[in-house]
Amino acid sequence: MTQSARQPLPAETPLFIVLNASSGRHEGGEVRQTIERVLGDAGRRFTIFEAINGSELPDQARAALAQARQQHGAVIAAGGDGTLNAVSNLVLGSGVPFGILPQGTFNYFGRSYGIPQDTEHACRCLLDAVIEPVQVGLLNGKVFLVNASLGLYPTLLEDREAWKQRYGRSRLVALWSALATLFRAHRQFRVQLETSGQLRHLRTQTIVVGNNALQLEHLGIAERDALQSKQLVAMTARPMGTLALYGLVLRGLLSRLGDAEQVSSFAFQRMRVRLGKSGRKVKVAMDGEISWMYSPLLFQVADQCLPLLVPRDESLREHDA
Ligand SMILES: Nc1ncnc2c1ncn2[C@@H]1O[C@H](COP(=O)(O)OP(=O)(O)OP(=O)(O)O)[C@@H](O)[C@H]1O
Repeated sequence: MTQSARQPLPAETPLFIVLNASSGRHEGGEVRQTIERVLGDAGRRFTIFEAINGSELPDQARAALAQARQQHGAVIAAGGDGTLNAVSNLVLGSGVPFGILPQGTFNYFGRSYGIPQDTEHACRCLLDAVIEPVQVGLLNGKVFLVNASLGLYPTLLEDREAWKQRYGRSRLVALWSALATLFRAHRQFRVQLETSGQLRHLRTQTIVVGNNALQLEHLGIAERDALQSKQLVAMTARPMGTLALYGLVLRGLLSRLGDAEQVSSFAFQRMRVRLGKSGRKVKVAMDGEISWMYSPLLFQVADQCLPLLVPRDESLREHDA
């Protein structure tokens, strides 16, 4: 999108901030204090809706959105990609601008739009923001910002959550937990994929659908440019044993997953995935949060864009290394 197409957020717009105190490595109190200091010093009107944990998120997000609607404000989500997902699910389609203060381990969503991972810098960016409409994906009508998946990948995330609680939340811990998960045997699915009237049948351990250029670039998936033309990118792999899975992790770390002969990736706008009989329950993950859905699974680009607040000043954008 060109600079001129972006609308500035008026400086008097009140900010309604949904803070997940259980996100990230920082103490929730520390993040809250930083927000209060930076926005308070700038004289900006704001209200914080604090969720002590994930289960309080939907109620806090609903309250923030109701006030933002009444007072022509913006809703800001402060948390990891899971928190941003929960809040954006409510905000999408409401016409209310959506800002973020990233607090997670990977923060792919914020990083791909140049939003700083440091809370103080990210708050300053909210004070001088423009609205950039960004694409989001839907899985059976639920938003995903970064990716949605089924099979082995949700299992990886579930195990990572357990490791995180035991050993902390660094990216290295994420890698070790992935290697430990892949050491176990994994079940295969027979799936039928339907895209633009075309049917493919395959056997696979996982399907991942990506909506984030930075993550696809890090993995080395060539179709990432398709995100620019209102498409999502599907990645699947032939069933394989532990050694081959370790090889894939290594390729992923070297940004060469797309070169692996077992991996296939393709872009699409709408894809229906059937697993066995209609109505079969399937474990899925969206932006790192696990839930259950029923087959068939419909992945598609949302008709509406999310009005994301990004730094107006190019020099305030954090460029990813
Ligand atoms: N939509 C949601 N519903 C219920 N719980 C959620 C939801 N989103 C996040 N949570 C929970 O809130 C906590 C924080 O999640 P979040 O993704 O915001 O940060 P994080 O886990 O620190 O980030 P990362 O996944 O990058 O490490 C987790 O326990 C998560 O399971």
